[in-house]
Amino acid sequence: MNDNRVAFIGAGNMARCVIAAMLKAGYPKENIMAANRSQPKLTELAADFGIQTSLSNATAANWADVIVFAVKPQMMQDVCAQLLAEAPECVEKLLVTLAAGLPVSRYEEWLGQIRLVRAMPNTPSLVGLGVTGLYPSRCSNYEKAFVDHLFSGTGMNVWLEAEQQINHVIAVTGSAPAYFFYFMQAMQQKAEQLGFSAADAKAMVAQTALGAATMALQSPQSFAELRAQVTSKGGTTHEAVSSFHAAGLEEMVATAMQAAIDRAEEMAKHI
Ligand SMILES: NC(=O)C1=CN([C@@H]2O[C@H](COP(=O)(O)OP(=O)(O)OC[C@H]3O[C@@H](n4cnc5c(N)ncnc54)[C@H](O)[C@@H]3O)[C@@H](O)[C@H]2O)C=CC1
Ligand SMILES: O=C(O)[C@@H]1CCC=N1
Repeated sequence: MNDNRVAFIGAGNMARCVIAAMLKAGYPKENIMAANRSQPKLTELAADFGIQTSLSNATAANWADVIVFAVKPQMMQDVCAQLLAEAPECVEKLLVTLAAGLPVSRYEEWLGQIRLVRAMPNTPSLVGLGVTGLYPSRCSNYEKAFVDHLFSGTGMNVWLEAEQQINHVIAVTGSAPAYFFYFMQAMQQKAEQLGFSAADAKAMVAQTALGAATMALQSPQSFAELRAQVTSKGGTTHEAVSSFHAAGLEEMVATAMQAAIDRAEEMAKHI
């Protein structure tokens, strides 16, 4: 499976995360190429990972067996039009898109009938601790197995039965690293107000988050049960958690996750 040549169109944050994950999982760097419309990110990827690069999307697409679209959703129509004109054989290849919001039907308007997998990884894929949602359209079993292999290094793959679930994956995992970073940022701010240095505060908060997530993954207990173990009767944790509860934390989280889903649905209508 490592023989397939994989080209990334767009060499930004997400391409870097997925390429790092592929390399960690043993994918040969000779079989990975990234294309970008400007040079600096290509230079960084070549220096960091030793992969091939090109300023031409068509060159990368023609070289590849599998093409991964990793540009912003707003750029996708232009990229598809350009590839159709300059690398028309791309429509015969297996295509993968990382873009939020754009349904398969939109790509088919632009490229005709294609074999496409919508993939929704998240940034912790960079360190092999990500989650990737995958939705296939018109793909063979071999192609699904290949895409599963491609993303295996990101951490955990979740195959979806219905395309709409991609938007749910965005809310639960795709956008979610930002929720945790926001929470940790707020904790760091308070820790600094209490007198800890910025470096100590960041490390203390991140280590606690890592410890909590590791315990949750290793334990069969629910989040509520794990929380109960920290919460002594009449103690400090009870006061802190009651304060979150009184401020409406659960409703706030549900509303925020729904806002991510609503935005993905809106993007589908307007791009
Ligand atoms: N950042 C994230 O956490 C996630 C992003 N995604 C999706 O991944 C895609 C890429 O997002 P990011 O990597 O965050 O964006 P980014 O802005 O970091 O990267 C996009 C890259 O595409 C390049 N580009 C723009 N137009 C181009 C063109 N016509 N030809 C070639 N290259 C072009 C840009 O120069 C940039 O380097 C988006 O569609 C996004 O919805 C999906 C999951 C998570
Ligand atoms: O914010 C976004 O639209 C992308 C999709 C999921 C994470 N980042």
